[in-house]
Amino acid sequence: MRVGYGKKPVPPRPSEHPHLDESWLADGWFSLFLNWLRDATEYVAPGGGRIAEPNAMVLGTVDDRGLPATRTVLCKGADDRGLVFYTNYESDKAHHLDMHPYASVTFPWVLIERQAHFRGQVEKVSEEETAEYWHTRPRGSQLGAWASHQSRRISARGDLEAALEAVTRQFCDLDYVPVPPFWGGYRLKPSVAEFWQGRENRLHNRIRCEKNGSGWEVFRLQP
Ligand SMILES: Cc1cc2nc3c(=O)[nH]c(=O)nc-3n(C[C@H](O)[C@H](O)[C@H](O)COP(=O)(O)O)c2cc1C
Ligand code: PXP
Repeated sequence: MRVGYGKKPVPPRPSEHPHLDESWLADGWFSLFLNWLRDATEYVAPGGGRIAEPNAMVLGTVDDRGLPATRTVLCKGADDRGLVFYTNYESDKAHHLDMHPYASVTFPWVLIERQAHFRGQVEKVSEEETAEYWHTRPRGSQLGAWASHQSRRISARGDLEAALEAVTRQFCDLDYVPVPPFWGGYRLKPSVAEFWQGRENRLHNRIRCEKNGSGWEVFRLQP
């Protein structure tokens, strides 16, 4: 199958916004990231379309053979320390991070012709931070996390549903489902951040910043 040129978005084109400039990253990645995440969250296309899951980011890790793996996770926390996501600490990605605690994440905001990309060291968040987030999750998602041994094989869908029924019974007398010991957050602490903005003729804007001691080195890359 040939993957060709899609339909162009109708006006107003986000690519008519001012050129991405090095000065926007003078203080590091965080404030521009927040602005772009907000733009992605609030954007409504002329036909009414929105960006589904604007906080979705593609997480890249490497396995013990050095083979890369990517999958989507939701960014559930962001501050100048880094970007937080939650997952199963016994999943494939967690095993990758145990062996090699570095990762990349990419936010592909295609509808607004922007992309933000980060690379850096990853560490687990504190149990308190995990618990605080866990208790905001719907009970169904909490039970689902208990029921799923993420990334392990299962022979039939029915086994998964039976596991959900079992944990539903197990916790039916509790007002609050406890945090599973095998579940929690990770924080990716960017040492490299790159912002991409689509432009005519594929002459896109790319500005990268790299941690340099306590500051950031900022530079433009060819598209
Ligand atoms: C939009 C979207 C959001 C997702 N968010 C998460 C998430 O926040 N945490 C998570 O563990 N899995 C999430 N998943 C599922 C992962 O992509 C992945 O299938 C799962 O974490 C297992 O990955 P692993 O086997 O590489 O560890 C999401 C999937 C999609 C499509
Ligand atoms: C397995 C899994 N864990 C965690 C999440 C994070 O989102 P939430 O905490 O809102 O369920 C997702 C989102 O799709 C998910 O699929």
